[in-house]
Amino acid sequence: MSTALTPPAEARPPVRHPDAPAPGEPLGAHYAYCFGCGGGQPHGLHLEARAGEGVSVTAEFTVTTDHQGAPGLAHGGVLATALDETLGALGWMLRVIAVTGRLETDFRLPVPVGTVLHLQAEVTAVHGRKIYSTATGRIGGPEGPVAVRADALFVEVKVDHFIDNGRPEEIQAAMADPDQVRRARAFEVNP
Ligand SMILES: CCCCCCCCCC(=O)SCCNC(=O)CCNC(=O)[C@H](O)C(C)(C)COP(=O)(O)OP(=O)(O)OC[C@H]1O[C@@H](n2cnc3c(N)ncnc32)[C@H](O)[C@@H]1OP(=O)(O)O
Repeated sequence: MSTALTPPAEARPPVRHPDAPAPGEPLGAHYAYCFGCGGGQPHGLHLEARAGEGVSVTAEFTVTTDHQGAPGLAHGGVLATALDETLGALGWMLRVIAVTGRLETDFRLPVPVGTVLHLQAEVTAVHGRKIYSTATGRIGGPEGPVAVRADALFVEVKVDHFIDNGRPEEIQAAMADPDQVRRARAFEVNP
């Protein structure tokens, strides 16, 4: 693991937000057109995440023919996306909006088309705006062998990060959508 992914000595253990979804509760898509979790992306991952215990989440992703790199095998970048999306969902448990700063991925087993990838992610430490986390993707069942894993550093941002940087067409459409505004506000009310 790179030094950037090693929490400093003064980092704190993560604290589950009191209003975090209950363990087992589906988290839903944070954005309908998200390539990782949105229902509006025909070739997307359609990853479905649920709240876990503590500051953790679980998720499943079914590899389809849309996700191939080599014949009949998942593309490594798609698998990294599945890990990234699962790690991103940890924001629901902390009730902060955070974006990926660094994602370090190990590919241990090839993942065939048709596989259900069972993902699990947890926050390991927090230091200021920096959120340290780790994720695994298992095949053959939730207790199966680890095919992919990642360590990550997410950085907390405000909603303005998206408003200031996103293409205006999509930002305006998102802000006109009451469901999207509700999801964003859920994160902004943070003690
Ligand atoms: C509603 C829920 C939304 C959830 C979305 C989840 C979707 C899935 C996750 C994603 O894929 S997000 C999309 C991919 N990521 C990005 O587009 C992020 C692009 N990068 C940035 O916008 C900025 O670089 C970033 C916001 C991450 C940081 O810029 P800032 O100017 O806000 O912070 P700064 O550079 O001062 O860094 C803050 C701290 O983080 C550290 N840091 C930032 N980037 C780092 C990096 N890459 N590696 C190591 N450390 C990093 C930095 O050293 C510093 O540490 P210290 O506080 O100790 O000084």
